Amino acid sequence: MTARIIDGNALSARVRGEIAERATALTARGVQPCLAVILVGENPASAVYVRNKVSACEKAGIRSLRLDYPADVSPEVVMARLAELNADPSVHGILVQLPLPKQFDEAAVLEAISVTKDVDGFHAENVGRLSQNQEAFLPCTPHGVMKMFEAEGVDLAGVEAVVIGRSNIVGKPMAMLLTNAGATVTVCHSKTRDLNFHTRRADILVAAIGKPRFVTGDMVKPGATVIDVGINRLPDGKLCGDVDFESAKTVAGLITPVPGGVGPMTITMLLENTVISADRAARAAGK
Ligand SMILES: NC(=O)C1=CN([C@@H]2O[C@H](COP(=O)(O)OP(=O)(O)OC[C@H]3O[C@@H](n4cnc5c(N)ncnc54)[C@H](OP(=O)(O)O)[C@@H]3O)[C@@H](O)[C@H]2O)C=CC1
Ligand SMILES: Nc1nc(=O)c2c([nH]1)NC[C@@H]1CN(c3ccc(C(=O)N[C@@H](CCC(=O)O)C(=O)O)cc3)C=[N+]21
Repeated sequence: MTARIIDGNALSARVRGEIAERATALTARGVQPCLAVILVGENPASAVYVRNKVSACEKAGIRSLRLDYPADVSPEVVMARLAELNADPSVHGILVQLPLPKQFDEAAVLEAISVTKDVDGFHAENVGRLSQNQEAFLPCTPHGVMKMFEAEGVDLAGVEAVVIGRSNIVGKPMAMLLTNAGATVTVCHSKTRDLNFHTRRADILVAAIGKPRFVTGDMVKPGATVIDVGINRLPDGKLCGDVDFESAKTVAGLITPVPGGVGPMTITMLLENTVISADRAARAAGK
């Protein structure tokens, strides 16, 4: 058996087309959606992601402001800039690229972003709202995964879902969204005893670990849906996921590739959140 592959690029292109139409309509109403992206330091991977986000904005008719700071910038400078962006009515979304250099208190920076412009969905208030199944900006990566389930007709009610990883940006919100959708969710991490016992029971297996090709075919239940969130750069410069695609695809029923899987969907959901925020701002301004 070989798994059907979920094409994140194709789904992204479709959704981004709809987002571009909404952005055009908002611009015609006098409110062009605008995303501000803050990058601190010269981490080459972060620089690539930020470039991708800015170019995706342009293509969708969303204005972007790119704000770059040296790695040794004082946190007060960034905090002051955040306050300005919060107060600027022409800015609808604010993203601070993570990770930040060690002089920063990441949680404090995320709290300093206005809840209404928190298009990453990382602010404690948005996290709290998500945990209560209330309307909120949803974190882009797990939201993108949910869009993939929807597009592929994956039924979530009552299924056994296993998430490997418990980070604030991927694992935990992924588990929350799956729980809200009616799955029975197990969250695994580095302290989990007998990881394979859990993964082999999973109808849906989400890998968000940060270890190249960690999940192998023998860990997958036959016919399962396998979602690979991992982005790892190998010494030869190639990208690979947290799943060993070659062995997993012979066991799984449905699987995402890396690249071309979850990554593009993350950016798509960021664009969508920015357009939603701009639409709210336009309505509030009576436009
Ligand atoms: N496609 C996309 O859009 C995105 C991709 N990513 C990628 O996803 C991956 C995960 O990112 P992120 O969540 O930020 O990473 P973190 O490093 O914050 O979290 C990794 C998680 O994996 C767990 N883990 C580590 N080793 C093992 C192990 N041997 N067995 C079981 N669990 C383990 C950790 O456990 P513990 O908590 O105990 O340490 C932790 O919970 C990375 O490759 C990252 O680059 C991230 C964001 C977006
Ligand atoms: N505040 C914040 N928000 C984030 O959303 C955020 C972050 N910080 N820090 C880092 C992670 C990582 N992340 C990715 C987004 C897109 C791709 C992506 O588009 N990947 C392409 C490949 C890109 C390439 O070729 O390098 C793909 O998988 O096909 C990957 C990774 C967002 N993150």
